[in-house]
Amino acid sequence: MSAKVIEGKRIAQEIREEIRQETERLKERGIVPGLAVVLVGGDPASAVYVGNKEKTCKEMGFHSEVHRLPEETTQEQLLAVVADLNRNDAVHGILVQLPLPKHIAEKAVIDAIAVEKDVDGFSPQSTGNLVIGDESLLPCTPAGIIELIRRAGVDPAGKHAVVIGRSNIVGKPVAMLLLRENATVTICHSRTENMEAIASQADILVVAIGKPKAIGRRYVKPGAIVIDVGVNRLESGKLAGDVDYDECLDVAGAITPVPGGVGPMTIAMLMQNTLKAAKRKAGV
Ligand SMILES: NC(=O)C1=CN([C@@H]2O[C@H](COP(=O)(O)OP(=O)(O)OC[C@H]3O[C@@H](n4cnc5c(N)ncnc54)[C@H](OP(=O)(O)O)[C@@H]3O)[C@@H](O)[C@H]2O)C=CC1
Ligand SMILES: Nc1nc(=O)c2c([nH]1)NC[C@@H]1CN(c3ccc(C(=O)N[C@@H](CCC(=O)O)C(=O)O)cc3)C=[N+]21
Ligand SMILES: [Mg+2]
Repeated sequence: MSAKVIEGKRIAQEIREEIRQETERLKERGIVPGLAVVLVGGDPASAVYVGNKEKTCKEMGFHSEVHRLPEETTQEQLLAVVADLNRNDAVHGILVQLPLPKHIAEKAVIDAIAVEKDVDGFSPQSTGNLVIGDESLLPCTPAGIIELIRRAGVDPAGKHAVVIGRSNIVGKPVAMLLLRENATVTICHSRTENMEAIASQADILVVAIGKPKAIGRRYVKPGAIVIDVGVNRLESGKLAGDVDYDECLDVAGAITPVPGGVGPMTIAMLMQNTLKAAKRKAGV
């Protein structure tokens, strides 16, 4: 038996088309969603990601601005850019591409983004809203993961979900969203003992550790849904997930590929958050 492949790329395309159509209608009423992306320095991977976001904004019909700042930008200068964007009425969403150069404190910069424009959902206030269950812009990758699980026909309620990884941008928020969906949630990390025994109990296994193909078939319960968040560039130039896809394909019930799984959903959710922020500001 072979797992059902969860086609994130195709699902993201469907979501983008819905957003594009809604944007067309909003524009007739004078509402143009706007996203500002800030990139500091010349990291090649970040430059590619930012280029993708810009391209997708154009495709949606959004107003899009990219602020490319030099590596030696000071924290003060970056905070001034964010303050300007907070005041800019054409901008409904602000994303500061991570990682930032080492001389800049990421936390200070993320804290400075107005909560209503925090389309990444990374700020302390957005994170607090997520934990409490208040209306907020959800972090894109975790929101995309929930959408993929739903569209794979799996209801997390009552299921055992195991999340491997506890970063602030993926592991922790996806665990919170799964809890909100009434799953029973276990979070594993680099200090977890006996991880194989825990992971192999999961009905839903979410892996976000940044280690290429680290999770093999022994971690997967037969029939489980496996969500691979990892995006790792191999020396060959190819991309690999954190899950050994080929090895897990005939154990899992459903699995996301890399590329073409979670990654495209992250961008679709970013567009959705920008649209949401624009609608909220216009009161529609
Ligand atoms: N597709 C997408 O849209 C996105 C993909 N990513 C990708 O997801 C992956 C994870 O990203 P991110 O969350 O930022 O990563 P971080 O490096 O911030 O966090 C990694 C987490 O994994 C844990 N970990 C590392 N190694 C192991 C291990 N061998 N066993 C168990 N736990 C382990 C760490 O534990 P500890 O806390 O103990 O150190 C940590 O909590 C990366 O490949 C990244 O590129 C990230 C964001 C978006
Ligand atoms: N402020 C901020 N917000 C982020 O959301 C953010 C960030 N910084 N820094 C980096 C990580 C990483 N991330 C990805 C998004 C899409 C793909 C994606 O679309 N991947 C494609 C492949 C792309 C390729 O070919 O390289 C796929 O998996 O199919 C990957 C990774 C967002 N991040
Ligand atoms: Mg990180």
